[in-house]
Amino acid sequence: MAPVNADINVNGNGAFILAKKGLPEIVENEKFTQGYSYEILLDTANFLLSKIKVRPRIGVICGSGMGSYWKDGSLAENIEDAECIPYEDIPNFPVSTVEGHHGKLVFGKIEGVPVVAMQGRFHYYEGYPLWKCCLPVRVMKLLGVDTLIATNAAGGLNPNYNIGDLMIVKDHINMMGFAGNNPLHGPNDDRFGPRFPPMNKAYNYEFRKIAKEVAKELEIENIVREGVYTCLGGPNFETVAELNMLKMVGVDAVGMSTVHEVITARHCDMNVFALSLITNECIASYDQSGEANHEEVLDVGKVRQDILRKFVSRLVERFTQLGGSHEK
Ligand SMILES: O=P(O)(O)O[C@@H]1C[C@H](O)[C@@H](CO)O1
Ligand code: HPA
Repeated sequence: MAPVNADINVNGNGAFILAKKGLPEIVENEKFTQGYSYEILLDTANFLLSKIKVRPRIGVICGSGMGSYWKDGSLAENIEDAECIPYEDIPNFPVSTVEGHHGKLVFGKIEGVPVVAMQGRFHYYEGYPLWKCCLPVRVMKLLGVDTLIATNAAGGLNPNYNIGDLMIVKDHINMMGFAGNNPLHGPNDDRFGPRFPPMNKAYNYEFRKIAKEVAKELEIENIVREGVYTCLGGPNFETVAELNMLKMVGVDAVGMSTVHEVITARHCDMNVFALSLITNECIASYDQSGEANHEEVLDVGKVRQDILRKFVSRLVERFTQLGGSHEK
């Protein structure tokens, strides 16, 4: 029987073949392969350093649909002297394949602070092993970035959450790690970080405190929450039973990213702040109608782009003022 929804061609022998269209070229098939060496990533960092004027201190990862706030009429206007480098031009970089992820590094300044933003991240479900999803975090570190702000779109599992809320991530549950899939799997290079990095202070306490103060200053405290995030591999959204299990173990928001990026960033001693935009309600009951979908996720990102821009810009400024003396 022919597969559904595939472009089918018939070859000379009359056999069916599936047409390849627009798939990323996946070099590694073994998901647990150790990533590129320190030296290879140095080449990537040196390439970038040869192209850009700023030396970024803060790295921002834009979640699904949230990268649009780096486009016209949005945060890009706040980035002075923006220099954009498409992923396909960067040696050893993967490419973005998901709608709402533009596939560019944007270098520049926000509130006078040198930054680099990933306008598009890499997800496990795209076919990239976790270490490759996180490769840009290590490159950021080599560029001199000491603080990571990771944003994501997530489903709200906590019944008190509303669509459009912003959740400061207090902690995560590494569900994929429970299954033995971890971005640090494989030989450890001590130049990045230790073999056994602690994770009990993954999300910087001072940053979370500042974010709550900033929420008050911007008068958005009524939509700002704090909670626990988990990442599942995707690309399917969750079943009702899965969501109920996650609820029981204390998860507030569910997504498909961020956890492995944060582990990689903490491994190389970066300070981390993460923010989830609640783009949909997780449907955790068989009686409830509706279905999660990516279009809704992207739409909520657009609706919240102004608030995200103001919030993230203020955080960049305030995190930098904090200096390096605080506890990580
Ligand atoms: O890149 P993030 O984690 O923000 O994207 C979420 C998870 C999936 O990629 C997508 C589902 O709509 O949004
Ligand atoms: O409900 C969700 N589940 C997983 N990932 C998501 N990303 C946005 N919304 C969701």
